[in-house]
Amino acid sequence: MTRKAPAKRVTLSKGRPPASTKPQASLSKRATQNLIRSHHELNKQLAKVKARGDEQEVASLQKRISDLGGLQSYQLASIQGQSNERGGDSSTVLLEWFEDLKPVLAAGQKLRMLERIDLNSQSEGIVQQDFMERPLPHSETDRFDILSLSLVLNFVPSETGRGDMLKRTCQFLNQKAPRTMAEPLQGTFPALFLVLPAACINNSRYMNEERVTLIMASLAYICLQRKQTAKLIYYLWQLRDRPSPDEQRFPKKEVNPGGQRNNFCVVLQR
Ligand SMILES: C[S@@+](CC[C@H](N)C(=O)[O-])C[C@H]1O[C@@H](n2cnc3c(N)ncnc32)[C@H](O)[C@@H]1O
Repeated sequence: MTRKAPAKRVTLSKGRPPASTKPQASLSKRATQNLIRSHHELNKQLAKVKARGDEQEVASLQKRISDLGGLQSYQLASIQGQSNERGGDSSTVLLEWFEDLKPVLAAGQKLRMLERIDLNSQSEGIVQQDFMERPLPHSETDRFDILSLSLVLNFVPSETGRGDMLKRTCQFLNQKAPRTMAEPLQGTFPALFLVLPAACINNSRYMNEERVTLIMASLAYICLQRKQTAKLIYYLWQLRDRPSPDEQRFPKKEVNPGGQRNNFCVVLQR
């Protein structure tokens, strides 16, 4: 069921549900990785057969996904996969980046943040909603100062679906907001916090730093912050100016050939 996501003004330090709640039953590292890999693989196949309209194969793949424990088991595994001992909660990186802004935020400047939606909410503070189905905002007051896609883009099974998701973020950000903000915040917002497994950018045949920067630039994003750990890559992008639809043509193109690489790809089409 889809409920309307709350549009509350929040400070970043308060009111956020923990992103990494401890899973009840702890899986071994290898079992966690295998489960995540199987889910990714099956979901990719599912997107392909859905596009082909092969209903029998769709039903068979859906059954295999559900036999694995469905979305819930995937989420449990991925939450565990990024738990503190394996890399940490991504929001701590965002808070580090906002350290300099803390005095302004503490002085009362509130940020409107959309980060609490999920296809399958497992926590009371997170609204169950598909971001791609979320009604488009009609006014500035329905838009946000910051969106967070933390390990979400890599979860989207199709390459064009990932491009569509990035494109859609622009419509939810309030570009007029900085005008009413204190000066130090104007150079940061509106912003998109994007977290991906590092391998999606560093070890893919179809993605690299240049490609992601060009894709984001065509959407009018510029990179303000970037941090890489052994497993994850974090970016903070500011939405500036207007997107350039004419430049939004990024088909599947091999930019980094190699047998050992993965196939993560974002396709952006007009
Ligand atoms: C690996 S989990 C990340 C969870 C959390 N964001 C974090 O960083 O801990 C990936 C999540 O992306 C969510 N997701 C993928 N596509 C989505 C969409 N279109 N709308 C809302 N959530 C989506 C899935 O439901 C899944 O729980």
